[in-house]
Amino acid sequence: MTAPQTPPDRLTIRRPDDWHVHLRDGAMLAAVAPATARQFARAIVMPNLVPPVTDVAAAAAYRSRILAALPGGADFTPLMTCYLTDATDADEVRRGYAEGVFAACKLYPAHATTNSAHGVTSIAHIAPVLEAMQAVGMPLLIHGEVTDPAIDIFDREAVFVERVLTPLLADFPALKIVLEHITTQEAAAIVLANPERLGATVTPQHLLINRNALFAGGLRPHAYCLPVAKRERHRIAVRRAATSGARNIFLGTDSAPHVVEAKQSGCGCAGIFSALTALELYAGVFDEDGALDRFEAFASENGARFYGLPLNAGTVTLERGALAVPEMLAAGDSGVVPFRAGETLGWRMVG
Ligand SMILES: NC(=O)N[C@@H](CC(=O)O)C(=O)O
Ligand SMILES: [Zn+2]
Ligand SMILES: [Zn+2]
Repeated sequence: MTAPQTPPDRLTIRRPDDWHVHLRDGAMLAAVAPATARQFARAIVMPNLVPPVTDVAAAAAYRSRILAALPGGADFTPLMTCYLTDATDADEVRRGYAEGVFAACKLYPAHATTNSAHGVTSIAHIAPVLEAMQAVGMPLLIHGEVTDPAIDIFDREAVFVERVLTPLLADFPALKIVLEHITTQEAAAIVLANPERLGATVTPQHLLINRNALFAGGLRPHAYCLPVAKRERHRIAVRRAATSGARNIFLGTDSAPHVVEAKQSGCGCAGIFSALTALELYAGVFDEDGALDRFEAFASENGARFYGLPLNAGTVTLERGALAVPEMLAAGDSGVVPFRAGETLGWRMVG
């Protein structure tokens, strides 16, 4: 047996990508996009705007607005996604992918999450689109929760895996699928069992909190996102999978900013804003689990390989040391409260 190695105090890795982020639009886009562009070389940008990004022209226009919101000299590539509806046209999807506008399509079950009212009501409606995607190797990104109100909210992901994802894998045997923001042991298990064509993103919050965080001393809107945090045993299963070195599991923050008034409300919006300190949050998790040697694959290699995209050039460096998370980021006339606001993290990005 070799002696355990002392964990490093400084870590230089290939530039990472964020495979799931909400950059929003307008004043919020201007407020949050620089944070993502500072940490990541590329990001998969979610299309759940109002109205949603459902065609090539809308995605190209949104991409231009994102680039215009970045500071001069930023080296960042937004990868655009197409919001699937029951009416999505397979030819439009094919064209968007061929023209390099769409990197993937996003499946929101109708009413499953923020701005998903125009989502898909049944997989049968999008079968021709899925056939087209399968033929060209275009990934399908899924918010994996059933919307049946009879299903307990904490069970909606596990039931989705059983009722929707399992038949989908069988019916489209060559379709590349990413199960986004996994939160359960059931999701982790199916991802680990299908390493070739099923991938998963994991958020910082689902590695760090369980459902107790929603009720710690009172109702905590800034710990609320969808899929909602689960029991501790699920957090541990997801964390084991993410730090295991599995090549089909990768970084996707699901950073989802909402102005503070929309979170701290009688009906608070779902979404956790983590873009300011995303890499530091993940590095802390891998460090705690003695898995820093697997961090680069999770952050900078697995996603690109799964999507069939080149790895980034260049590096980023993280250092052990105190990083204070701000209480608030200004956004237009309001502000966004970051995940772990006011707390101190143990790693910081230094270059
Ligand atoms: N994750 C969330 O809680 N919210 C996301 C939507 C999503 O990713 O489901 C949002 O757009 O606010
Ligand atoms: Zn989602
Ligand atoms: Zn999301």
